[in-house]
Amino acid sequence: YLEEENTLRELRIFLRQICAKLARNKQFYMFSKPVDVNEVPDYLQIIKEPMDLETMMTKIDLHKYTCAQDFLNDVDLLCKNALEYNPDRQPADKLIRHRACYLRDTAYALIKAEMDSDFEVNCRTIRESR
Ligand SMILES: CC(=O)c1csc(NC(=O)C2C[NH2+]C2)n1
Repeated sequence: YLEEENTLRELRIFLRQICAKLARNKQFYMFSKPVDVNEVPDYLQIIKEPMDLETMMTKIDLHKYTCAQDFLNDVDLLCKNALEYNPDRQPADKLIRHRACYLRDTAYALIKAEMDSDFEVNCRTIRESR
């Protein structure tokens, strides 16, 4: 349907705004791009499914998200990865864990505040129908 394509286009525009806002926040800079294996050589041995804000922006453009929850699932993955890779009580780990939880909570709050709930219901209906 053309109406469905209009809805998904509106979803992509909305998600780009959310993703850009998160990527602009200096506190989330370590989550803004894929981890550089030259800088963090053991990262890919520990984290099997990396995720970052630049990758999520690319996934929006590739029409990988058909509802806001799909996008939030990647936010959850990004956060879980950070908690798993930084488990220690040392300050550096605690700071990254705190920032990851703050990013996740901010993403959920932004979407809840700025998205019509029936718009998301409409997107889920389209997702189920495909
Ligand atoms: C993206 C992410 O979770 C990440 C990037 S570097 C890092 N952690 C460290 O560099 C050390 C602090 N204890 C390990 N975590």
